Amino acid sequence: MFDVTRYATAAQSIIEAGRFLYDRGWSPATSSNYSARIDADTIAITVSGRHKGQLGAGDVMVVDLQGRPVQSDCKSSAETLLHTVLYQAFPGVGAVLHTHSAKATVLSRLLPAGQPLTLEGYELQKAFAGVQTHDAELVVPVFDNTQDIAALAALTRDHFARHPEQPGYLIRGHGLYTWGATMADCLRHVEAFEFLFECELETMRIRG
Ligand SMILES: CSC[C@@H](O)[C@@H](O)C(=O)COP(=O)(O)O
Ligand SMILES: [Zn+2]
Repeated sequence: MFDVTRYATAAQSIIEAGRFLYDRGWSPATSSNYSARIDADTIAITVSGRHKGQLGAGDVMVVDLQGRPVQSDCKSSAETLLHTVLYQAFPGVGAVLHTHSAKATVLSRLLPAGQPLTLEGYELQKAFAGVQTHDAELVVPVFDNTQDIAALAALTRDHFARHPEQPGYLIRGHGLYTWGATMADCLRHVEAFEFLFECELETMRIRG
């Protein structure tokens, strides 16, 4: 059984994250899903199909780390398994955010198939937990989009078991997943990715 106070704190962090991310234009038209850890076995996560700029208490529910609802008749995010594999893989992860910005969507479609996005030389890379210098190479894998979320979840689980240092990934033509120890860390990672995606797109535009 989860602790109700811990659930309320997690749900509030998700509601506030939704307002911020929707206002920035990174979670349009009911897209995106968000979660926050309650304890070792359960997470709070958005109910499927809800408007992320107008989340209330009834738009967040609890699932276990296999993605099964806990004390709820609601349907959790269609992409719940993409969240739970991260909490299973990384006991230190406290929040996971998935966004659908135009820049993440366009950039992921411009990258050659089979190649990750490699970010290097940007001072802002230091916004990611554990990164100390612009000289570090930040590799962001790009997975092909699919409606088979269980299959994609298995791919991401295998990938991040081998590359635990990578702080996020893109799904081609779809969006970004990133995570952090706290919701504040995770939000900082979304902002950092968005800045870096803009820089990459602008560089491509200028170079032609
Ligand atoms: C509105 S289309 C976006 C969805 O297909 C999906 O990718 C998404 O991010 C939101 O799904 P949800 O089930 O509400 O968590
Ligand atoms: Zn999505």
